[in-house]
Amino acid sequence: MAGLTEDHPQIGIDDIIDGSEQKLNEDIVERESGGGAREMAPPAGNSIHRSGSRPQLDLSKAAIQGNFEERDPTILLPNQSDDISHLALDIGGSLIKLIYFSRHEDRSVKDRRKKFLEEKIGVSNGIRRSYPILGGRLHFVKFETAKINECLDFISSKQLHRGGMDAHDWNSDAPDNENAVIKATGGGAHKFADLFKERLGVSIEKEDEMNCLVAGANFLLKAIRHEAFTHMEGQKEFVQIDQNDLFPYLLVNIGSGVSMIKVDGDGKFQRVSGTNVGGGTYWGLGKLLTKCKSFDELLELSQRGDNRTIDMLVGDIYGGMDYSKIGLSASTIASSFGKAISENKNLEDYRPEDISLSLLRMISYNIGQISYLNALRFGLKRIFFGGFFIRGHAYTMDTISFAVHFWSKGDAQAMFLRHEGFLGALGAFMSYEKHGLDDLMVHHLVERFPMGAPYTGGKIHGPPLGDLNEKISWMAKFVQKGTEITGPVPMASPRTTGLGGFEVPSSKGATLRSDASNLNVGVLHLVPTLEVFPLLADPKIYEPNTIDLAEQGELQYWFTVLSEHLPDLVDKAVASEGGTDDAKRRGDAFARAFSAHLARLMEEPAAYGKLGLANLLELREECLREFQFIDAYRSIKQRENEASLAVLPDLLMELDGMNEETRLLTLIEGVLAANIFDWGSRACVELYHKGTIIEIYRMSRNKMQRPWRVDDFDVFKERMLGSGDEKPHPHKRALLFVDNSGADVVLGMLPLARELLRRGTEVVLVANSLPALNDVTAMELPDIVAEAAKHCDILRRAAEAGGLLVDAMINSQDVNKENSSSVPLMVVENGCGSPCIDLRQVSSELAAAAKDADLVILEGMGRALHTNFNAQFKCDALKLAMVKNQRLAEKLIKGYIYDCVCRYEPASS
Ligand SMILES: CC(C)(COP(=O)(O)O)[C@@H](O)C(=O)NCCC(=O)O
Ligand SMILES: [Mn+2]
Repeated sequence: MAGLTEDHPQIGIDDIIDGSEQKLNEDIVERESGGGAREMAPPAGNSIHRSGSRPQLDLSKAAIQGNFEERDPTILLPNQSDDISHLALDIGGSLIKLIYFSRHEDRSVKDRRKKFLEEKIGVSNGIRRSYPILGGRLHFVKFETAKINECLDFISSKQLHRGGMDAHDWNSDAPDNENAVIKATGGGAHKFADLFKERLGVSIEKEDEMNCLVAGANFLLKAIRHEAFTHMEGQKEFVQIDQNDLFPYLLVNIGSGVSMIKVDGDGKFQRVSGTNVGGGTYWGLGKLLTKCKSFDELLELSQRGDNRTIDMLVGDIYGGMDYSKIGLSASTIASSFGKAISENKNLEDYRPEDISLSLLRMISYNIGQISYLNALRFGLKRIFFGGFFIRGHAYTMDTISFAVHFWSKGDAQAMFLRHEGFLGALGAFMSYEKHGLDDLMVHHLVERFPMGAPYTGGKIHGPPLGDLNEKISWMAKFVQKGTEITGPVPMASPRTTGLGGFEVPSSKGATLRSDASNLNVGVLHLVPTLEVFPLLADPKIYEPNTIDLAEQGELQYWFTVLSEHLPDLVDKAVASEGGTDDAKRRGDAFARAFSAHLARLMEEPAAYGKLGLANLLELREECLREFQFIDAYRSIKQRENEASLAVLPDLLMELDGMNEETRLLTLIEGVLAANIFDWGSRACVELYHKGTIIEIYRMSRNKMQRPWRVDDFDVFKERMLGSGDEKPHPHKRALLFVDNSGADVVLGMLPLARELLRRGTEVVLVANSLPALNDVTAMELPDIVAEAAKHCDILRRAAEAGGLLVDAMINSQDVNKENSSSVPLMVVENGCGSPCIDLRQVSSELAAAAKDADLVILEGMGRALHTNFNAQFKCDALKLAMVKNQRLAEKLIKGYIYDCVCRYEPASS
């Protein structure tokens, strides 16, 4: 029996739960981007390379496809055979967990700007790594084992077994490759091998379940930032795992039985113990005692249970008193089911709810206790619990945590994994040789909200969502039917009674969501070119978000702001695509999808890891892109750029007539004043109805009055101009994180850049890789700079030296000679498409540009307030923004809307 011998790994709980009785996952629940199928690039090359039965990536003649600087370059493997599988499965008794990889489309072009940067600052994306990571996405999908045909249809429709063929080609005549192999673990890997061969023509290569569990857990703990969390009295808290201090740990996999595995490193582990009292025991006994039909029904019952009616408590023995001498409170369970001995009752006299809860507590405490004892035995401080017994159930996690805490007297900590259900499948995926995943670092992986329809927890009938049209139709149906957006178990306030345990579960709610654990994983974007911004003072303590959304009322407030902004955004988005019927349909679907995401996050803010405002704002942009709105503010940006460029010459002339000191102040005022052009702020958008861009800009400048609410200008001025006769050395290189198009960049940041250039400082304009609201992008900036350069010699020479002017780029050798007198003005992309920036994950060209920089200027609310307000840098840092939201002004700077922030912090030593 499971757990009794060390030789036999525990079978998963899925293996003994009768799938046909399972309510869980009645239909396919796909955690993926609905557009995933479109991203499957056609296979490269056609030669076949094999090593035994193991499919391998053939790296010979590997080359970056297209652009070295893009966020996620595809690596072309011209000699790679078509049949490499990017699919792995864990086939349990009730659930099939499937992981597949989709490559990114290569959309970027390697332009002159990028070529120049390569020479000038030595960006070398992609080739830094010696192994073949492919930029792409890891998708997590589940099926009921009883409906294995749906799983096979899914694989077939996406052509996953053929190694990444585009879903559009699913009717293609491409012959099946008889040698194709896919990796799978779990009992079903044996049971269904013939079916896979028959239906898909592929062989299943079975991987050891225990190996897979450990490989999957190691990968998750090393590569996903918010993977592990503690769960105490209803409170979920993410734990930052130090990659270099992960081992050893105890992995407790709670399936039907329980395995306890001491993990010492990659591939280094030992199953040290186990127990036969596990998930199977709960389900088996529960089924007999309560007549429940499914595991989840049983779990749901426990939500409404009161185990005191059946458990014998210390207080029952001691006349309602604590046994404080040995540290036991009256509410401690002295004997699970103990009351049943003395009471003259039959089974029917007990409520099934109470029985279920009593059972759940008995088993969870027992597992927690044995786990702790094993941790103690091997001196392990950390215990990670996984397996489908837990399935995101708050009370189960609480009881296990309580037991570990209780028995260890707070010395050991129980932790849980968000991808708990996918450990085996991930491990099987990892077992493909040379995919390069094992060396991925946290900053190479971006977890994003799943954008396909099923993320809402709805049920899908028929084939999985393939293209945009299907996705749109699904969104329409989803709302028409009024399908409830399923949420997790709501948390009740904790009711702990001190030593010994809870009187009643602290994490109880009315209903248990049947797919509780399903909704807690997103899509993993693998972006091997992302890097940690090298100028962060201490990346380990860096937290991008300034406001904690967990604080009372914060999430609700931002939820309302974003919801209210939605109709206007949809109008803009639809107009940006010509206002066609197709655009309207997409706009409608976008609004529904985004609202559904918001609703989901209101219920379970930590659904995809720790939630910050930056994630919410990025979600909106990602969602727009998902419905193919590439740049909703395109025409607004163009119009504002043109209007601002027209008045730039006058502004420059005005500035040139000033002395150094007045000019510097006017420049900073100019940046702050021009930051008013923000189409993401409701208050500002209302302002725009009241005048032309130039009128608003003038009004904003006229209102600039020092002291600003945060005003470090004098310290900054001293660093720039010195005091007395002493002239400070100019900064060598400044990185200017620009914000909005139009006046913001043209009349604010460019003149500031010009001042720095004039003083001999190289300037790097850092802009978004992808559009977000009216933010200017790195693609758009060279044209803007070129226009501005027509009116200004300083900008022209610097832009030529920085490779931004096309004419000068024709012969780059001439450029270097002719412009040796000027420091360069360059443009780099930041690696993101959001109004905020998380400096733990920036483009490699930005990381390369940062190496020689000694000044960072962050501009705008998104980049300097919502994120990075408290960020510390190794170099001098200036944060400039106008606060365009009353609540933020009150909270952050105890001020008012339209107050300004000029925060200067010299290099932290
Ligand atoms: C989205 C933004 C961060 C963009 O601001 P920016 O970085 O352009 O200064 C900002 O407009 C914002 O926080 N808007 C929502 C709040 C509001 O409408 O008041
Ligand atoms: Mn902006």
